[in-house]
Amino acid sequence: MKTTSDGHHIKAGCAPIHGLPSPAALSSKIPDGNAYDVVVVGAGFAGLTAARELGSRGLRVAIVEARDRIGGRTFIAEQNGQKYEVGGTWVHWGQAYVWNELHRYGLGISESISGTPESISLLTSQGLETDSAEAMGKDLSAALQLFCDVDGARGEIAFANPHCPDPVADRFDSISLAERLAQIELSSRQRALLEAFVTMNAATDPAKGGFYDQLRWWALGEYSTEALLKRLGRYKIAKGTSALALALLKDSKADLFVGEPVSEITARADGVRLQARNISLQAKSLVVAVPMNVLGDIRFTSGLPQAREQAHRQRHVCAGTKFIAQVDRNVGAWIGFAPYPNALTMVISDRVINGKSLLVGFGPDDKIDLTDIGQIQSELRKFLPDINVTEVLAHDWINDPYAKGGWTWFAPNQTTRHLASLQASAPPLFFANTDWASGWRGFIDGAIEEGIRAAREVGEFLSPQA
Ligand SMILES: Cc1cc2nc3c(=O)[nH]c(=O)nc-3n(C[C@H](O)[C@H](O)[C@H](O)COP(=O)(O)OP(=O)(O)OC[C@H]3O[C@@H](n4cnc5c(N)ncnc54)[C@H](O)[C@@H]3O)c2cc1C
Repeated sequence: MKTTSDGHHIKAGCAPIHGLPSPAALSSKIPDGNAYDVVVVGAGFAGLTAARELGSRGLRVAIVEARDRIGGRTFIAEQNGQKYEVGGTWVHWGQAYVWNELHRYGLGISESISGTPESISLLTSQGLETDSAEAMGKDLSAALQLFCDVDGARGEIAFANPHCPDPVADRFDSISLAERLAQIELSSRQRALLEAFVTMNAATDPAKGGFYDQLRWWALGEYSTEALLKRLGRYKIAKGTSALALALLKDSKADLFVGEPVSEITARADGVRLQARNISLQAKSLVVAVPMNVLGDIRFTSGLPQAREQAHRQRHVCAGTKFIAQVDRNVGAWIGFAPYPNALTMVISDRVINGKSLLVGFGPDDKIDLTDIGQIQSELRKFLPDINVTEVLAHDWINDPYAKGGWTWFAPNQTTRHLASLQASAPPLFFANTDWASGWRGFIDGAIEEGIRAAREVGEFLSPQA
């Protein structure tokens, strides 16, 4: 199995080893020509889905990917017979686009044990409090419901359809999570749990994260904390996210160029030209499937509509770090929460290997040096004082030049000012990424939704009469 350039693995007492063995690490598939109907830039789920959709219509497709692997902000690392999800992980049947793909390719699911927790610990400046998951869950649920009840109907009127929000929802786009927190009365435990939860979701200072996205997640989760939590962190793709990425790639029959960051795109009357590190390609149209936070790194030499140019200068604010830590004992079906500015806002026990828990830690604003196993252990010991960390696997998504962020979370006013421009096409250029999906924006599901939308638009552009 090839090794990625992304990610690293550290054993206690040893230096980090950079690169992780992964089935998603691939070589370029050498093409037999370079006349394409469509070139897709980026081999994350949005790009792979667009390529599959276009390839299945008989179009000649090439995918140009900056990294030496596919899957974008998701990939599986394989070590000692175990699979580790380094980026995006959890899926749910309430996420219709990804569920459809799992069914199509016969991919089953497995469960994280923290999806049905027995206990939850809450770390605050007052100390560490551990209670039953039921009692803590009730407090979080009451707090989140109040937080999202902007219309006296649990948000169900204001946000009746999260895939196509009524303009009435726009008025909630101007405030931050912190401003909304200040508007509601809560017990100190409810407040701390809610602050931890929304910081976990936005993965940044609640003063920087927009309230609108939390309302959107709430509506996508059927206006219920329990239903939302099941969608966020219980079910994983049993063979890993890379199995789905590889199935999409195979089905696309596309030529794949890896290790080819695209620097320049030129759109002309007779088609599109793209310049990457070592190659230059031409096509009738092109799908840009890179994240919002790196759109500004590609030069569009023929210019773009003004609103889109402004949108390319925007960055979403999610700065989430994630690591996977093997510890020396079984901590049970457990979750830890801590409000901002703690370096970790959530820790979960994912599974048990040889009687020892595998923990997944999440933190905001790049506060943890993911190559420092000592720092990771001392942050985890704030929740679990007697554990020792034996191994860590992680990737630094925030400083990754092809992501520059985690999942998606918009700042106040970004949705109303820039979402429509990010979604708009500029034929022969089309744009697809989870960062501007209509539904599960910021999730694997949103990426697939976007790939399908962009492919439909390209199809209409290339065969307007069909
Ligand atoms: C730590 C973490 C945890 C997450 N957890 C979950 C989860 O549990 N569930 C869930 O549903 N989602 C989760 N997500 C989000 C999910 O991973 C993403 O929403 C989704 O994978 C994005 O897919 P995409 O195709 O839209 O974008 P990306 O996956 O970012 O793909 C874009 C591709 O474009 C490439 N690219 C960038 N610039 C260039 C360039 N100049 N030239 C060529 N190629 C370029 C990139 O290398 C990348 O391969 C998580 C994300 C992170 C980072």
